[in-house]
Amino acid sequence: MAADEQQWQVPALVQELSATVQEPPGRYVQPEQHRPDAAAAPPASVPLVDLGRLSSPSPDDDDGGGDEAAKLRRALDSWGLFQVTNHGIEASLMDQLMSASEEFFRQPLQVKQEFSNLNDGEQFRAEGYGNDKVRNKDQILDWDALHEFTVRCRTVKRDVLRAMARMSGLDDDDHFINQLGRRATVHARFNYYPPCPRPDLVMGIKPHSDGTVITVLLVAGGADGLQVLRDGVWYSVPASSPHALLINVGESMEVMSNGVFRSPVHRVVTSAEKERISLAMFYALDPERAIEPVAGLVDEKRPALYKKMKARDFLVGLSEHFSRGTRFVDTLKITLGLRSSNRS
Ligand SMILES: O=C(O)CCC(=O)C(=O)O
Ligand SMILES: [Fe+2]
Repeated sequence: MAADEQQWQVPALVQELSATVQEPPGRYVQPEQHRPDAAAAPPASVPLVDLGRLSSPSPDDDDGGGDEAAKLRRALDSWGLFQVTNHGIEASLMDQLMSASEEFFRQPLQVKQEFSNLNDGEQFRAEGYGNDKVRNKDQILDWDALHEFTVRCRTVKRDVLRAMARMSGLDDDDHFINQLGRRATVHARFNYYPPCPRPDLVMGIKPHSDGTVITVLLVAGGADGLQVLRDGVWYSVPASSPHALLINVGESMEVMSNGVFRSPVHRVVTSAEKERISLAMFYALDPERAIEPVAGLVDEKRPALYKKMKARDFLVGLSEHFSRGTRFVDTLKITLGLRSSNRS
């Protein structure tokens, strides 16, 4: 690859730019129709679910588990995301993680570059400090920097996936968990959004939906900035308590649940004054397994709505769609009209 060809693929790091520029460079500026109008986004009424009660309602707790399950259902039907409290992860552990992340991002560039996500300054790899992969010259860049490593919050994932299996009427609570396979993956990604002098022009993270089964998000200080799209309108997800976790459905779950759960399109807008640090835990299937609607959710009345695909190939499709800001899962949809004409 010629040197001038590589230049657009390896943009300057946003964190460094933010310290030096008054106006974001042209490559970060969204076209007019995509610019965020943060003030115009009404708040999303994202329910807060008590995970302890959801997972183990006590017999004398009349509206306990049932009530939490109803909240979860409402959240998933309307938003595709919800917040959980009483999740069993110590606040001190969360604070520790967020401080470590803050400390990391405050290090001099040289130190962070030792963990670069570029090999020899050019070839992109999934792990490390830097920007997202840039796939084409015209791609509008996101105002964030990332560092990736893994941490686990398995119990939360397990309890949520069990509740979702129960809710969708599957007879085995572990049905979704078993679909993940023995080599299921979890990636942790720290997102850092420095303050931006022109939040009206740039995007922290462009609109996308996650490819995961579920994503668990921890936001330092419960800062705001996250927005979710519903019926063509952007809603801001209210800043939560710093120790609540935000969980969203991913596209793999949308396929596995045969569309019972939808993966929401979301984005992050920046602020002129405040930085934002978040940790996203991406739970995905064993790359060798197939992602397909689970047998218990497919029948005559509700035939499979999505094509089957190997998890590994799904990931490839996803990353292409991420940079374009479109949902990969929409390309897997089987339209009923086509199905009957295929049969005839
Ligand atoms: O930083 C956030 O709040 C959201 C991050 C996100 O959507 C992602 O990393 O996929
Ligand atoms: Fe996301």
